[in-house]
Amino acid sequence: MGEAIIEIRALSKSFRTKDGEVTVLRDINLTIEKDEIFGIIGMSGAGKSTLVRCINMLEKPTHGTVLFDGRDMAKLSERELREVRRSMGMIFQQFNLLMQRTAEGNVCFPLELAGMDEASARKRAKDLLELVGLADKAKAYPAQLSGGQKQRVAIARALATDPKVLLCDEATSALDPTTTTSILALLKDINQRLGITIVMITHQMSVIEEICNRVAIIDESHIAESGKVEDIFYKPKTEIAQKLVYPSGKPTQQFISKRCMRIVFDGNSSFEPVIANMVLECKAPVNIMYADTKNIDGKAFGQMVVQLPEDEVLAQKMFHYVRARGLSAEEVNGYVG
Ligand SMILES: Nc1ncnc2c1ncn2[C@@H]1O[C@H](COP(=O)(O)OP(=O)(O)OP(=O)(O)O)[C@@H](O)[C@H]1O
Repeated sequence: MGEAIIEIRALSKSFRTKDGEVTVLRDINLTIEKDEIFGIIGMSGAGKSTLVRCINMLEKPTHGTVLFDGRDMAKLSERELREVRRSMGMIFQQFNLLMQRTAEGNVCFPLELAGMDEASARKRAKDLLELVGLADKAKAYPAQLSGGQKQRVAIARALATDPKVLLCDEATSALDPTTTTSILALLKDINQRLGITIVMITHQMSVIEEICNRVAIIDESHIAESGKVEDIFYKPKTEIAQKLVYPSGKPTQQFISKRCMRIVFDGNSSFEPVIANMVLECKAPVNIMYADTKNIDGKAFGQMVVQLPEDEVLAQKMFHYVRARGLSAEEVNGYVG
């Protein structure tokens, strides 16, 4: 276990509404380590944004504690809290840029608030815009920038105060897939080059798979499952984890039940035509219900769901064939593609 930067202990949050009290977070326990990229995933309304707002104390937890770098956030004075918040950069789905300021002006903004003189702030903004690949857009206004470029400005702004942690709340949810990939690559680079811990809040498992080391799944106000991303990807235990990991939703019995095998390719096997060879070896056809595999440097990554033959002996032979190739295979019942 590495050194902790954020520790959340027995945290609960309730809101008083006109219909009574609603509990949005229940007994949350999490440790986020220095230098890691930690994902928090859940469906809409699960409580993710509230959790981020409790981490930086924009919302006061009803119970429990948040330690940042060993300091209890609830015990800080207003001045100390402002200081600690500067060590937690934030980026949002909607970028939250000041529209009447240029890219450079946006990055300078937190530095002005921190009392830095104009020349030094501009110099720092220039360096940061270069870091995020936007050196040539310093004088552009947000309206003249694409979504991905706006998010790069927001990242540069979040880095301005030299944060230890970057909290990213659905940072790629408003972006197309190609732009998402480039922003995720930038965040990974920032994590590795600057040693900044990143917390990714998202509803997309693909974002978690792409850059996170560990993940916590929030469901109905509590943490349903947490651990290393690869462990959860191979063997999701809870129903919510399966719903997030399995292609096109959780297995369901509502439709014609199909007995299927889910195969996970983790990069440890070569990209041989496993299914074709299995069919040849077992002398029985299978239906490929879903496939999302990538060939990276001759290694296979991704997952596939195939419908198994009714014959039990044949089905077992197929499991054996796949596992003998070092691949993870589990049975998924009632998969509906
Ligand atoms: N100030 C508030 N008062 C009352 N209820 C609130 C308040 N803030 C959030 N909630 C409720 O808490 C629940 C969780 O909201 P939250 O925004 O944290 O979820 P989320 O997982 O981030 O979802 P989304 O991805 O849709 O933003 C929701 O049901 C929401 O209506």
